[in-house]
Amino acid sequence: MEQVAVIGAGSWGTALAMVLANNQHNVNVWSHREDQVNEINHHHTNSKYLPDVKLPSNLVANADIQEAVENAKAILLVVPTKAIREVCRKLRPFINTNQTLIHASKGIEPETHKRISEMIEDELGEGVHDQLVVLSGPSHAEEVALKQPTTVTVSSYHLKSAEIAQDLFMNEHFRVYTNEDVVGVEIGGALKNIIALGAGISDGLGYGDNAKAALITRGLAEIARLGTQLNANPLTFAGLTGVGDLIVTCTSQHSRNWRAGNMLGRGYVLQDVLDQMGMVVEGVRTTKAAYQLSQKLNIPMPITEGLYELLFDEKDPKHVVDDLMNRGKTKELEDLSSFL
Ligand SMILES: NC(=O)C1=CN([C@@H]2O[C@H](COP(=O)(O)OP(=O)(O)OC[C@H]3O[C@@H](n4cnc5c(N)ncnc54)[C@H](O)[C@@H]3O)[C@@H](O)[C@H]2O)C=CC1
Ligand SMILES: O=C(CO)COP(=O)(O)O
Repeated sequence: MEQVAVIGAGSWGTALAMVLANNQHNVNVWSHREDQVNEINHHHTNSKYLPDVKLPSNLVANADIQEAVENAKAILLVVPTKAIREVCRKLRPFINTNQTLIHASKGIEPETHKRISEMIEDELGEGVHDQLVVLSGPSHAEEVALKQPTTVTVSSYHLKSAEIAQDLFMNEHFRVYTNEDVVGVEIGGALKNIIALGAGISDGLGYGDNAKAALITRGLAEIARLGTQLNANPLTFAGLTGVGDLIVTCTSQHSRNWRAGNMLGRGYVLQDVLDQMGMVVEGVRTTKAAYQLSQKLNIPMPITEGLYELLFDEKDPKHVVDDLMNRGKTKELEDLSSFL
């Protein structure tokens, strides 16, 4: 039984906190919102993010970040990518070299094009390199909270840190694999959100399963193409954090990115979609970051480019699809050479 701090009380932070609490760990969830802390402590619910779910009594909330992480063996960061730096700055005075630092967020920072573990190292110092673990894979909070069978990957440069995370989270409903390809795991987890937006748009436009299968497969090809250029292991993209996460996010109505895409496909404008979602839609900022990176590194990423034009240049979704379908001829295997 360990003391674990969870930084971020949205849907994913709460669901992962439940896994830890069900494993008999003492879990302290930090939220920057007092009302949420009160609701969790007094009613054992987090109704905005996980309605109809009762939280275990060994899961408590705290609005004071120092108190939340005090004596924690591990700290789990689960806030939207755009809040990672701010939260790390708040954490910095209170962490120590014995703690395992796990993050479960999925994104890339526009402008710097940094992955989340790179942003964390920027803010907490290179000394944390071997303490860092990323948790990723096909896992919607709504199903994890109901103890439905779920598999994820924990990846670290230092296998021992990944194994600590594996031991903390693993149980009969939540199977955890270790992995040492941090770059591949973070790139797969971040970029699948772009393709999920695309899948939602396709469904919103009324296109069928053929289109979605094409998006998943060709999306995987362009994710792997970028990832391998960044020194990821190509095989990672055939695993849980690659094709596994793409399947769940492109086919599930739980998916925030799919739902946002679906509204865009049905004609809503981006700002209205984001206002209505009320939860983070990481794919929007990640599309910007991945598009910029593909331009900088000269890597063809046609789906990402189409999504970028749709989101940021207001290109009509139907025209994006037409342009993707009418690109010049190409050989499939040559395109997939990043898998060899
Ligand atoms: N929801 C899910 O099923 C999954 C989500 N993720 C990833 O986990 C991350 C978090 O996602 P969700 O929990 O779904 O988001 P959410 O929108 O449900 O919750 C975000 C939480 O972060 C807090 N927050 C926002 N800005 C903050 C700031 N500046 N300082 C402190 N707290 C702040 C919010 O108050 C809220 O509690 C994202 O990167 C997402 O891609 C990954 C796997 C599954
Ligand atoms: O990453 C996730 C599931 O693995 C959650 O993101 P979405 O809700 O957009 O699918």
